[in-house]
Amino acid sequence: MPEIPVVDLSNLDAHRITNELHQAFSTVGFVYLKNHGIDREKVDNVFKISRDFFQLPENVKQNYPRDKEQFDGYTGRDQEILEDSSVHEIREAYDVTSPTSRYPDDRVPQFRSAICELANSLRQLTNNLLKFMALALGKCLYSLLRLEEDYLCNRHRHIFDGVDKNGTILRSLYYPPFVGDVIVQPGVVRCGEHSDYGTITLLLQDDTGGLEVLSGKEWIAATPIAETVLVNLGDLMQFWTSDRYVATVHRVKIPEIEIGRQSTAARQSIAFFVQPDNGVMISSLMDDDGSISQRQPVESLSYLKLRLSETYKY
Ligand SMILES: O=C(O)CCC(=O)C(=O)O
Ligand SMILES: [Fe+2]
Repeated sequence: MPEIPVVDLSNLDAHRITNELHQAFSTVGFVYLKNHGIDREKVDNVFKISRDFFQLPENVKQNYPRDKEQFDGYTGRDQEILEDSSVHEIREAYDVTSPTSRYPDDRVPQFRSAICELANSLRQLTNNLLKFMALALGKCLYSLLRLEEDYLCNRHRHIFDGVDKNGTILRSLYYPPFVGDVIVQPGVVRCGEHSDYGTITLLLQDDTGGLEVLSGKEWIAATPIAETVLVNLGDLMQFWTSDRYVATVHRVKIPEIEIGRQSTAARQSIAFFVQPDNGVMISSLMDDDGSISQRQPVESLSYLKLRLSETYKY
């Protein structure tokens, strides 16, 4: 059974880390990071304050509807469907793209500062990862295209500076509990099968479980491991690397043991969907035979808009 590897960032041995990341991204496409430097308190704080928001009545939450142009605000159940065959996707989310995005300040005043503190740490970790990834890619490409350490960082200078500059989204996710004798029908999921859209996603999950990753034809559980960040690649990165790295399909199911119980746990997670700066043209670095790719380049923001427009049901 393939497994999602754990990479330890405590001693920054570039050689070891690049090799381990390279191995993970070119096979299962997911990796856990431990000793990543993100303060647990900041994460727990966002979980707690997000709960304060998600537990508000639906009509209150709907006062902050997600804005299609700004990519910020609240998305309710079934408003975003990731898998065509889903009957329901029982998930709520609040998205922001910068410290000045729309936040529910009047209802949950600490939401903004809690998210911004965490976003800062996530941005730092992302920059470190992008350096390792550029080194890792440099190793597997032909020497002509050897990438300098800053190749990816230079194309991600404005992470969390807002959609005018960069489409990175921090999303707080809430999968509500199923209460009473709700019978979960086939086709009802928490999050339908999909791959992410951008460069990489950093995911912080609580201990509820349910996230699964497609490896070949098998679904493997991305079991929560305390104090880790789970990282996966998005489609843009797969394209950028000419499919050397994979944007693996994943989903969130309602854990079997929860079905039929009187009340089930809610699940919470925080996703940081990292996107290159607006205007960055992404070209496949190289085709398999070593020639420059013939695939048409794509522009970062247009690509993101296209993908988002395909999933929202309004
Ligand atoms: O909640 C999770 O664990 C994963 C969510 C996810 O894959 C997504 O929002 O893209
Ligand atoms: Fe995802």
